[in-house]
Amino acid sequence: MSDARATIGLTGLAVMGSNLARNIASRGTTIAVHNRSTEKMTRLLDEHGDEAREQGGELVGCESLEDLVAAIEKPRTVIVMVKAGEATDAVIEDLVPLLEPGDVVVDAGNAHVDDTLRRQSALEEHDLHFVGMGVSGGEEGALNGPSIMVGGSEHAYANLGPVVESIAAVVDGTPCAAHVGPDGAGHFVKMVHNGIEYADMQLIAESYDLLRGVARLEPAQIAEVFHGWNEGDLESFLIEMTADVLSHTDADTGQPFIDVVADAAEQKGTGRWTVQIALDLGVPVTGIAEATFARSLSGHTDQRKAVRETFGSDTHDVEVDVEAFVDDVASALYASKVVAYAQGFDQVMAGSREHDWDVDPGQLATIWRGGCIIRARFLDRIREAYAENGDLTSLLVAPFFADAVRDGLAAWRRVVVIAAQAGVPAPAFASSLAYFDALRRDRLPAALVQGLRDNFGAHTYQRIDKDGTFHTTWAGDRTEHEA
Ligand SMILES: NC(=O)C1=CN([C@@H]2O[C@H](COP(=O)(O)OP(=O)(O)OC[C@H]3O[C@@H](n4cnc5c(N)ncnc54)[C@H](OP(=O)(O)O)[C@@H]3O)[C@@H](O)[C@H]2O)C=CC1
Ligand SMILES: O=C(CO)[C@H](O)[C@H](O)COP(=O)(O)O
Repeated sequence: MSDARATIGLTGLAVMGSNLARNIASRGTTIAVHNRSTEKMTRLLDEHGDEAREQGGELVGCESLEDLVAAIEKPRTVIVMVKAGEATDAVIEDLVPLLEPGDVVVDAGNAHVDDTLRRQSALEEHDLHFVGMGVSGGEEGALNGPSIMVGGSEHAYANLGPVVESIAAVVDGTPCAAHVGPDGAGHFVKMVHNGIEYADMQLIAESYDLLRGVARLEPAQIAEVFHGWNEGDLESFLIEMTADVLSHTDADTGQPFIDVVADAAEQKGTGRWTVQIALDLGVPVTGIAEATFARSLSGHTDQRKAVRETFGSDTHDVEVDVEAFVDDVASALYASKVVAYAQGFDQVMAGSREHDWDVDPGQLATIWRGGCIIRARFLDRIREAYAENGDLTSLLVAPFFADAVRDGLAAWRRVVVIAAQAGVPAPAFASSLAYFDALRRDRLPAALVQGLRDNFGAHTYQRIDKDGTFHTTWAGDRTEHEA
């Protein structure tokens, strides 16, 4: 091990950690690096040690956590970037006895907010600071500038802030990194970011499926459509990447890549956590839920086979003007995307109220404009919407988005109808439209649900014309009593 003194340390040198370490070193910082299996550490030093030195920084290789801790200047900041869940707990458990009061442990992986709160409390007992830090951007972002959502104390951010702001993406001169709130706030907003990412990807996937299944376009043609969309209001990292994936040809078979990939989408957990927590908070994140369930459904190959064999897999021809249909799908995608982001921001604010975090939605939109997976032109519109009105009830009513939804509404309905007629599943499009229609409906059938609950279980109801809680004696004389 070199005897250089590092200003920061990082353990966990898989895709994210190794690139984040290179990014930190590229700013002229000396960073101590460690991985459970030493091979990843030595490979990083072999392949990028010189590059770090040329950039004025240094990667200090450490074979053990003891070496890592010894290499860092006090008070120490140690970034943990390992597999989410038990692995993170295992690393923290090994680190704690090696650290001293005042040191800072930064969990830069994805984490469930309950784990972050638990870890923070545990570390507090050792007079250690804990920072739950969401990092988004994948491999490329971690290296060249991710979006970074920091949760934890002001004190911890005072030391960490300059480092993360120096390595983050920059949009209009503003770093895409911020202290979003105390304790679990950083990991919570990163989780919701991923939930929105799920919804965004599902909407894109449904758009592709409709263009293929209804308009009968080939993948390369659909790639061109996405390429065109990326020049307009839909411009985003995921739309750009969709064009890339759809235009790719499989080297082995000469087939479009999309046709040789197994159609069962996996998930590491952040979408599921988002939906589970939304249920607890009572926030209807229907787009994120549909996206998460769509991944689950795709994996039920046995049920898919059984139903396909029973009913056949034909779609029904629906005659469309291809150019007009492409435009309709773009409008439906935009409007559904407004719903997905509206729901995500609702959840962020509900979590913030629940935990007293005081998250600023405008700041969040600002740091999601660059570096992260959901980066998009769209995010700048959201930033503007919150700058105009920090107390927005829903993004749907921000003037810019309200106009966009109004303009796209007829197309949105046409796309959902055509999807149903053709037999092409579009759960995220359909549920986003239903969410929008439910919010704007004068009277909801929830009144009937209340009547039924009172009838079978005496669960009571409220009336629209007088205060109080009531019950009707359904099995008796049907008189109403105040409960
Ligand atoms: N991949 C991505 O695009 C993104 C990932 N994240 C999050 O960042 C973190 C790292 O992600 P990624 O780089 O993909 O790596 P992985 O999630 O694949 O995790 C692999 C790393 O975890 C280490 N590890 C696993 N189990 C243990 C253990 N019990 N003790 C010590 N180390 C262990 C591995 O060490 P070893 O090499 O020895 O096996 C390796 O360094 C995760 O929390 C992930 O959720 C966040 C944003 C984007
Ligand atoms: O955090 C991320 C991006 O922001 C990771 O890429 C995340 O693991 C993706 O989630 P999943 O594997 O469930 O699709």
